[in-house]
Amino acid sequence: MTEKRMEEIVRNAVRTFHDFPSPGILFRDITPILKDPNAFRSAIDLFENHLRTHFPNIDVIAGLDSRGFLFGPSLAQRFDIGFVLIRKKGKLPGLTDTISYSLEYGKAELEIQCDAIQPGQKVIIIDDLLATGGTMFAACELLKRRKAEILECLVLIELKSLEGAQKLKPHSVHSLLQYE
Ligand SMILES: O=P(O)(O)OC[C@H]1O[C@H](OP(=O)(O)OP(=O)(O)O)[C@H](O)[C@@H]1O
Ligand SMILES: Nc1ncnc2[nH]cnc12
Repeated sequence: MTEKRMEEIVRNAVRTFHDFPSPGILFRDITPILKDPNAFRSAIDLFENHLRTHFPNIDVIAGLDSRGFLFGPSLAQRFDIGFVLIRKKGKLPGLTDTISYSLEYGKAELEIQCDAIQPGQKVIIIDDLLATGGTMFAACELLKRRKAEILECLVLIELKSLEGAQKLKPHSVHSLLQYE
């Protein structure tokens, strides 16, 4: 199947809801992708093709709580590498490092286990969606504190008008689908 067709399948499986979770937010719902094996496989195939083309050596995929967890482990399997969790505060046992950040619709804190990453490991960060970039920026900071080498921030959807990719520079962002 062509990449263009796979993109179309993934795009057709994203639903839009007005005013969720608060007035003025146009919520992009990725749950239909997970309900449709063909759409899910297309999304993982597109991520895999992109990474194989651009990054010959990836050590770890780090996923963001919670929707990054839906895509990251399947992708990590394709490369036979590990997946690590960057979670909302208070969910991870053991020694952790914490950072606070602001969202398109609120504030939150993210955590990583201190032994999740070895210094110098090459990491791809994955999430379902990039909006303001606040969550991804916080995750980059946590990973840099662990001395990871961040290869790229990977998302299924990028909301272009919120300019999250600008905020993340010099780290690069790759998205499968872009919306204004
Ligand atoms: O670019 P930003 O403005 O930071 O927004 C993007 C983040 O917001 C959503 O997660 P949310 O915090 O709603 O949590 P969830 O995945 O647990 O639903 C989304 O899954 C991203 O993680
Ligand atoms: N507009 C949006 N749709 C879905 N998830 C989001 N996370 C932050 N903004 C979002």
